[in-house]
Amino acid sequence: MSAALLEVSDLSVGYRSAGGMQLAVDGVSFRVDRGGSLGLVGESGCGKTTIGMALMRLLASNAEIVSGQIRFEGQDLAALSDVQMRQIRWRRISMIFQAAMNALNPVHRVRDQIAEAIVVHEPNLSRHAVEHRIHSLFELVRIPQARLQDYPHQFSGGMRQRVIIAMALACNPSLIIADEPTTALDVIVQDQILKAIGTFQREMNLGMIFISHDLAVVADVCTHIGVMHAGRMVEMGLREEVLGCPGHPYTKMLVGALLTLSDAPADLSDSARAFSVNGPVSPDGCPQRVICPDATDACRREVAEWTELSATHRVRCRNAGKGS
Ligand SMILES: Nc1ncnc2c1ncn2[C@@H]1O[C@H](COP(=O)(O)OP(=O)(O)OP(=O)(O)O)[C@@H](O)[C@H]1O
Repeated sequence: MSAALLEVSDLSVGYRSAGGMQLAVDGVSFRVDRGGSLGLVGESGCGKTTIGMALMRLLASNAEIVSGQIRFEGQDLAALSDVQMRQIRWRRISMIFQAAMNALNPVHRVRDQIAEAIVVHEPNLSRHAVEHRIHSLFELVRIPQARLQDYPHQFSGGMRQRVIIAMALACNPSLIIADEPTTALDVIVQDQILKAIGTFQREMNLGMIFISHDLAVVADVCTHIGVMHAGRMVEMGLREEVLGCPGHPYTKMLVGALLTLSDAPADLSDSARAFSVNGPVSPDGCPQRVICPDATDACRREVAEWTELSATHRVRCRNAGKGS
């Protein structure tokens, strides 16, 4: 197997508070290859954004990488100095934040904001090269060149989000982290942006981590899916494996909701709520232990180790692969 673009091993991240350190991410491992796309899916509070921020080394001041390794292009990011990390952040790894379109500066033309994003990180680039890069980026995110001189308020929400995507791609990164990039948009624009993201990811052969609470969205753009629950990764596999043969009860609920959504079953919200045992990492046992019909004493004591369902599909559940 060739070297991964990104390899995260046993990553744990905690937040300090008056009550002590509370883990938000517990022992998470995954890899992303050049040109590969991994969707991280799970409910609000399960630790997805914390992982993204840890990869960017932009964690809140009360947060700490408690353990684990983040190997990116052969370097351990967790061990780099701030100066070394500044050479990587935005240039080699870039991130699109939730509702970032509102972060554009209203008094500057979009062209100038993209130019600044390029020049800050690549000050030696000629004016001609910067201009060329801006034009290629606009082409990539499908914004007409004629709009370059416009101000953000002259753009629709979807177009502003495209500008943000262009800025995230400004320095030709090899890995992009997209954190709920379409959540603030209506469904039609969301679909257009997802298509644009899929296109540039393939055209630029980028590695991508796509964070969302919505399995349908993740399944739309990613070849691999990692399901997170209460700070832990509970299932990881190819999209077809996770959707077609989910092994963890939480994934089964997500997939079930996806498949039956069009039928709008009366009990959907109840079953979803029943499995919504999320939030920070619980110190003992599987978070599903109270509601899982197959929970054993061992599940009540501690979270299961990984079970391999295939070379590419693994699940953290004692009952995985035993039939449902
Ligand atoms: N600065 C902070 N201080 C203390 N706890 C925090 C801080 N930021 C996040 N947390 C906690 O860490 C856990 C994980 O949060 P995180 O934002 O990573 O989850 P998420 O899955 O990305 O959710 P969302 O989709 O709502 O952003 C949550 O319990 C959250 O309350």
